[in-house]
Amino acid sequence: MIELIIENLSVNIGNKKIIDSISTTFKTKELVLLLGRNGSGKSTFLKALAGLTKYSGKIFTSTNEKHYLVTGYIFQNPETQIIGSTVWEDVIFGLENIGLARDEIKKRAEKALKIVGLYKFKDLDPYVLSGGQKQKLAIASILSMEPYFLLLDEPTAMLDKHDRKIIKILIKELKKLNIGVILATHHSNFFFDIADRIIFLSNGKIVFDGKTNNYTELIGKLFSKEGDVFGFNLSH
Ligand SMILES: Nc1ncnc2c1ncn2[C@@H]1O[C@H](COP(=O)(O)OP(=O)(O)OP(=O)(O)O)[C@@H](O)[C@H]1O
Repeated sequence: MIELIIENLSVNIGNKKIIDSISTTFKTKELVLLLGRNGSGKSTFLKALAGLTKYSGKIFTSTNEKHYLVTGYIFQNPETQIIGSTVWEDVIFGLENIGLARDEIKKRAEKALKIVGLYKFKDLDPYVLSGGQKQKLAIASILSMEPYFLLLDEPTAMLDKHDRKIIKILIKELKKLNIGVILATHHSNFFFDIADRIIFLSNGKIVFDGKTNNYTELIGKLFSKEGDVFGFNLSH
């Protein structure tokens, strides 16, 4: 098991403190739901973990590898992540960029596309894929880089119900691969049954970090503390 350890992480944008002294630890094989209302800092937190934004504090791993080398960030809109003119080219792009040998590239791309179930579509233009398949392709490209932690930023926000289910099944499978998943989502009810832990952010601070057997009660409590948590009134 590998740990991603965060100590007193803060992110300022301009004069504003977006992430305010967060400390927590993530583990491989664990699925953490990252919840909070719009603007609470979920994306910024994930981007700091991926090395995509400046921060103060410490982010380190139990293996002493750099955090940005062991995390892979998946954007909400998979189309922003498509680069190749075929599914195969899309996955090998990153692998070629890090200068891997041809055999290794082939092995990793095949493996990643098989995990997400897109290997049979490897010669297709990514733009003909459905929304859920495009999201799977984005996940395959990141998986091929062999991260220990997958950072999913609202991966189902742009998907319909059917595609959402497909992504949920895949996320469940990823846990078996010795990968930690940190999933920022507004679809919290939908993912709750496969989550191991919940982190709730409010104004850039962690206000809850733990497990619950009673999701409705927990969300109710967080709701009563801070008002309209998800943009709808949970008490109804
Ligand atoms: N590049 C930026 N410049 C200025 N402000 C920013 C920038 N990025 C984020 N913010 C601000 O930081 C706060 C947190 O944003 P962030 O996107 O991390 O929240 P979030 O919880 O992911 O929200 P959402 O659920 O809407 O995606 C917001 O107030 C946002 O306006």
